[in-house]
Amino acid sequence: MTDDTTVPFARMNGLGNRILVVDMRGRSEHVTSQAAISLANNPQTAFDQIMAVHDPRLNGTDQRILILNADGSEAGACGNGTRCVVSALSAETGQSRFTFETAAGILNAEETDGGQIAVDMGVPRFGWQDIPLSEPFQDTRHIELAVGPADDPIVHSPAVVSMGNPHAVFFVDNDVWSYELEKFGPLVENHPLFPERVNVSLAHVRDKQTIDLRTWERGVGLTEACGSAACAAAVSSVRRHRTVRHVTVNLPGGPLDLLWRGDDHVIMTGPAEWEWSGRVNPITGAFMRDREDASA
Ligand SMILES: N[C@H](CCC[C@H](N)C(=O)O)C(=O)O
Repeated sequence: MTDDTTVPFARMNGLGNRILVVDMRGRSEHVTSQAAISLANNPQTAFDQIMAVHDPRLNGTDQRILILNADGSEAGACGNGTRCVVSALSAETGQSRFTFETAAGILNAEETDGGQIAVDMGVPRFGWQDIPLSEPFQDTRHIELAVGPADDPIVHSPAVVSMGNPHAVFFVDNDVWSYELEKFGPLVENHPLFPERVNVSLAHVRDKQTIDLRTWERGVGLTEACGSAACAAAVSSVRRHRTVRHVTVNLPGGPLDLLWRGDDHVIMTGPAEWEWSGRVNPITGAFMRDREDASA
């Protein structure tokens, strides 16, 4: 499968967020949703996001990244996947700083000396049309939405924010693992208030510098980690005066360092891990692992 119907890809993860980095440089076609769904359904390649790396279109950018969720839908942003792309490209080129064009705008990222990767996730947007919501809300720090019985809701009044993709963050008093997020995540994801659906998170503020977070991702489901949700939780908790602007966000897959800088940009720092590589047909999703690690 080294003919020109296939392209190289790597299976990677960012804190357990399962990522396929697909090398579409030099190609004019796109990874199809059919290919994405077929790869998502195969246990070997099951992923949360595909990061398709294309040639740049804009001056001053190194690559253009298109993102697909496991259900074949497009995502505007993916923090963990962006770290994986940086790690893959820097292993190939030795370059440590990158500028990417994404649906969420231009993102800068760099590999730090300690092997961690810092991504500038851009400026969060809080207007109800930006998220988007289907009804006007002036104060998006708490919107009127409750899950469960009206007199005793399980969770309620999420903060909403766009990190280039839509997020609803419910701040909870109890351990994030004590909630059945898999039951109500899909209901909130598909609630009519969110015309483009939404990523749904539970955030528990431990102290001024620490947040525990679990996320039900739009178009995917429960994941080990969601970088853009970590950004959403960090900025929402600053807006609610619960934490300082530099926090650790503990995800099921491990911790991320989040800094909401004075210029409003959100900087997310964490690891990326390479698992194995192969070649994939971006139209059909047929794939083959490289021989040297096929036995791994
Ligand atoms: N896992 C990603 C986010 C994917 C978001 C996606 N589920 C959507 O917005 O549709 C992250 O690390 O930021």
